[in-house]
Amino acid sequence: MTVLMPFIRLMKPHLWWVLFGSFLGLVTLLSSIGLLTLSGWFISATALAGVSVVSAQAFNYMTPGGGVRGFAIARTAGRYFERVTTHEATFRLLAQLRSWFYAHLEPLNPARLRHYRTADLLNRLITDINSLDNLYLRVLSPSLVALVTGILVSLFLGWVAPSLGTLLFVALLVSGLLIPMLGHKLGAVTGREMVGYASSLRLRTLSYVQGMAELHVYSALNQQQQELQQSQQTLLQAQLRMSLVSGVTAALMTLAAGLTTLLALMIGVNLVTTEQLSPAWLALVVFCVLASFEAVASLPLAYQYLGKTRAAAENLQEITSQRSDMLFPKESVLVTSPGEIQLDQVDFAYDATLVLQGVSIQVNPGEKVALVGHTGSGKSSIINLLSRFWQYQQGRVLVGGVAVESYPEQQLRDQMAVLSQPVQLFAGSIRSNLQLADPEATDEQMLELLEQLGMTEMLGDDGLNREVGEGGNRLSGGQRKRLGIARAMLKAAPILILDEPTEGLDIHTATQVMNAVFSYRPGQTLLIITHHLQGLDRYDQVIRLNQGRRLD
Ligand SMILES: Nc1ncnc2c1ncn2[C@@H]1O[C@H](COP(=O)(O)OP(=O)(O)OP(=O)(O)O)[C@@H](O)[C@H]1O
Repeated sequence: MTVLMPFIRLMKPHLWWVLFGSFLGLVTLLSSIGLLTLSGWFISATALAGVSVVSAQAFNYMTPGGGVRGFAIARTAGRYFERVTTHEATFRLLAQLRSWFYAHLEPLNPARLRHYRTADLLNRLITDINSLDNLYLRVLSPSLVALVTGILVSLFLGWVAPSLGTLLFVALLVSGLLIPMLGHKLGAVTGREMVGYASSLRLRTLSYVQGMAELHVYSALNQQQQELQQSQQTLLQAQLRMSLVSGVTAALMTLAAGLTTLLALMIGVNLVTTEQLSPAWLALVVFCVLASFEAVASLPLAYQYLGKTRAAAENLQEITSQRSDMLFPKESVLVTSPGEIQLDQVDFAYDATLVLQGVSIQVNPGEKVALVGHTGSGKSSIINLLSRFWQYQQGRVLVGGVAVESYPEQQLRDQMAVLSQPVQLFAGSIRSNLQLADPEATDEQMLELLEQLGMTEMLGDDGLNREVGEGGNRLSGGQRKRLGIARAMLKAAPILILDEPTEGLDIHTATQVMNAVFSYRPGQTLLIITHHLQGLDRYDQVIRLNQGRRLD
């Protein structure tokens, strides 16, 4: 249960919704039991009253008839409002859980999350969180309702006859505890496995759909389909095992209800024979006992899936228990030299091998600097350090004259606009993608910038409303790149860092783009990572990296 405790604590802000839902559940269940119990009594009492004309005339049909109708209405209305309330409570809880999980996830990016696949994180964010509705909707609330109902109905039967009350209480306690425990025990391993199987099926399906074009090209569709089918088969077999367990527990519950009813009937008959109970009350007792089992009937299934819920909770906790290595101070700093970049004898390794060794760089405010070097020489890693996505091991990294570790996150982000590799575009319009950098940017500003980058033609009839598709898949590679550059340029930051802005562009377009980059904000510091060695003379400084070391 300890693994579920943090999730139970998260219920606090919605406790009233949860309690109100449970209260309505209690009203519904009591109405349902009341309906059967009163009907049982009413039918037998009416039959007995009809034995003689006098008793038939004296019998009051109206009050119990009204009671039956009242219980029926309360049960129907109660069920409706209980469903509305508990679902509302669950959706509120799930929404809160999702924000809570995302708030923990986001600061871990990218250093701590590099071992996780995106689809896996998505699976945790959606499916594992959804699995927790079992905890609120099917375990906690029904257990509470079953407990209160069991006590109230046993007290009522105890008032009719103490032996019947004791029988019902013991029977409900035993079946409400033992059968769900059995369900939990039998379903724990399979339920836990199901989380893994379902997740692997989803991951496979996702990569299958994403890579369908490649799979076609390499004629590897068949093999992938077989793997998918295998994954699906494994999940189906686990579901079948779970269904068998639910069948067994449901049968046991029916058996327990039947046996208890039989015992109650035997005790009742004895009480009637010894004239301690009126014959009309015998049917009441039987129906009351039978109906009371509705309180515990749903528990075995809920507890059977508790293993699954726990596995989902563990998946979430694996992420939320991690702390980001990047702690950003809250106090803002005085930026003494906006636009300045300094690396002083920096050593950096992602894992064991050093990627940067004793690298020193000095970029003065407003300078235009090219960073060149072979593939894998550590150029993009420098951006990672300036953005504080990763922590270096030795030396100092300063932006605007202040160590990057001293900045609150937002203030550091305000110092620079970055185009990283690959460009990440979001499904939506060109406008919405650009406005990520500057929500206040006007259409005129955006259109003027796109014109400078030679992108006016691609706007077509829709203009800035043109949809870019998922990840920008409705644009060409060069258009995606230029839209990324435009987004970085739109942000009014003292420093603009572009990682290979002209990669994949033809010479004419590349020249046009670089002219725009150089002229758009004249006072801005430019740090351009490039493999193109032509045109380096326009830069104030060219920094060369080779295998993590600075040349010259
Ligand atoms: N997230 C990461 N985890 C582990 N190693 C990484 C990671 N990112 C880069 N590396 C490694 O660090 C080294 C430097 O990579 P980096 O991306 O900085 O090179 P680069 O000069 O920008 O290369 P390119 O010109 O190809 O973009 C490479 O050996 C690379 O494999």
